[in-house]
Amino acid sequence: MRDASVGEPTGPSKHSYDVVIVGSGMGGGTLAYALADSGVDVLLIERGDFLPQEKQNWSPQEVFEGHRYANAEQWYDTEGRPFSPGTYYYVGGNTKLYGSSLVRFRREDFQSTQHEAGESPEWPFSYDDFAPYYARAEQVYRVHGDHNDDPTLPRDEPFPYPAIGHEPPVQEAADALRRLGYTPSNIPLGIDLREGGGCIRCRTCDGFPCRVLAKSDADVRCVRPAVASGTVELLTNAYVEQVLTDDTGKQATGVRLRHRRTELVVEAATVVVSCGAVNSAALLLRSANPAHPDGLANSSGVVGRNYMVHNNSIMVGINPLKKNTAEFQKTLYLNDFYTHGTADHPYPLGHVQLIGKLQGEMIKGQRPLIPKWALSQATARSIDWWLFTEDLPDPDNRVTLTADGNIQIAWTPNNTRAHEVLVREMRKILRKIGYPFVFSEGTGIEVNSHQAGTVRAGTDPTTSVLDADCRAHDVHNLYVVDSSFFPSLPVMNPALSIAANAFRVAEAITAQHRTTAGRTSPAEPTSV
Ligand SMILES: Cc1cc2nc3c(=O)[nH]c(=O)nc-3n(C[C@H](O)[C@H](O)[C@H](O)COP(=O)(O)OP(=O)(O)OC[C@H]3O[C@@H](n4cnc5c(N)ncnc54)[C@H](O)[C@@H]3O)c2cc1C
Repeated sequence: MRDASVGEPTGPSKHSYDVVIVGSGMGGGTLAYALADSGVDVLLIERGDFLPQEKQNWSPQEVFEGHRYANAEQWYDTEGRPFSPGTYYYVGGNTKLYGSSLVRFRREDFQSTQHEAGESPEWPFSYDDFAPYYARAEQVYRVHGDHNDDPTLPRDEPFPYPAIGHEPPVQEAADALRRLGYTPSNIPLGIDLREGGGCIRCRTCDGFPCRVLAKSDADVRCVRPAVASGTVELLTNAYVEQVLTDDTGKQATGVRLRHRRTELVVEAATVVVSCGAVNSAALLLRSANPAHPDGLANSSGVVGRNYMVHNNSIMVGINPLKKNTAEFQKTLYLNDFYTHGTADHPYPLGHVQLIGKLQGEMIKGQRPLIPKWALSQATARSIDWWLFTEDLPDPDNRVTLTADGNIQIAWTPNNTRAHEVLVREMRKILRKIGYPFVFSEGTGIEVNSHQAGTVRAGTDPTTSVLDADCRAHDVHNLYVVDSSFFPSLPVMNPALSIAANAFRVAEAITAQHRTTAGRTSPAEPTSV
């Protein structure tokens, strides 16, 4: 495996590849894996390095208080205020720290849905078109789940592995919720709890890197096997500055990248951008050229627009008289408010799921005035939830570049009343199931783990950037396979849908490649 972290900088081994993929996260890493046996040679380019496997992986102080793995540059809001985004630059992208909740979107998510604040638009393909790729992604990411317990789940066949089950405190909450008439279900999870699997069901999974590599992240499950196959080459510490095109602008010719201190151009028959929704939009905007004066593939003016992140709140219920002994808490979700609301708000409210067990050190940054011992006492008695509500695509919520090339985010949350109702309802529920003290807090601009929508797919080239195969309307050999293609952001975790889509797009790329075989032969990289 090419790991550029040690020794002299080494560039790519060739000048030209069939496919160059920019970004090795859920989209790019999965695509590299999907292409590994397809007969094309692939260069996977990643700006970050491998995340080190070390004892600090599991230290709440190091990860949350010390921000040990935060390596993104600062972004700016529209007032010019800098903030540190919750995004990570490593082989595997954000999945190195994700919670591995690997859920399918629901059938109706692919159709248009009415919310109080407006319409959530339909996707350019249906759930049934997508279902086989979900199944493939669930196999590759080793998803554990129970196909019988959630009536909203659009599947009849069992998951690849059985649900991992609840620990006693979570089971008690599930039983109490059921007595109230709700439908608590097992979160489909990508952790290696197979017989003989490496997962030890620890407290340091959601939001932490996995020290024993037993979390199904894109690095472990896709990038490493793809590289081991011999047909995918990985170049780390390589920041792609621009996607290049020919003079007509209709054909991408490769990428310009900075690998440590060296600038290189790598040619490709097909270029795939998969940098995460914000960075992919930024890369296309930075790739403006005379044929694409407003940014690559941006004749619609839509690149960077319709940025979505979900309306999120963390909610903590505390019972001072009862310790929560759960180690692996993130096993339960509630979809009772997924498609419908309440008498006073008859629209979808959203999704509720447990998160990894909070520990005092993890929230010290948000509560600097409260002593750590008090936070530890509180979290030892808390049950901890994430509540999310769909936000709608709004062209004014967008990614742009500042005059000096930095990333700027314009973001005004929408559909917020639905979220307020969800928070209200869940607060009542937690009190009823035995948690008299309930605290909740909405998240700000820096929490963008579910970022999506900035390079949207659709059938109309005047309102979308990509076609239904995630190929740019304007550039016939340019694809985008991260969460930026989402026309809407259905209100569940996005990663499985990104992976499934990568398997789907791999077929389109392979088919296109077969019809355009006969490109330039490999040579040495060109320094510029
Ligand atoms: C703490 C946390 C918990 C989460 N939990 C869950 C969960 O439980 N379930 C779920 O479904 N989702 C979860 N997510 C979200 C999930 O991780 C993302 O939706 C997913 O990783 C997005 O995939 P992507 O391919 O769009 O982008 P990423 O995975 O972010 O990958 C983008 C990659 O591109 C690289 N890159 C960017 N710009 C360049 C450039 N110019 N040149 C070269 N490389 C570049 C980046 O370094 C990165 O590796 C979580 C996220 C976080 C941060």
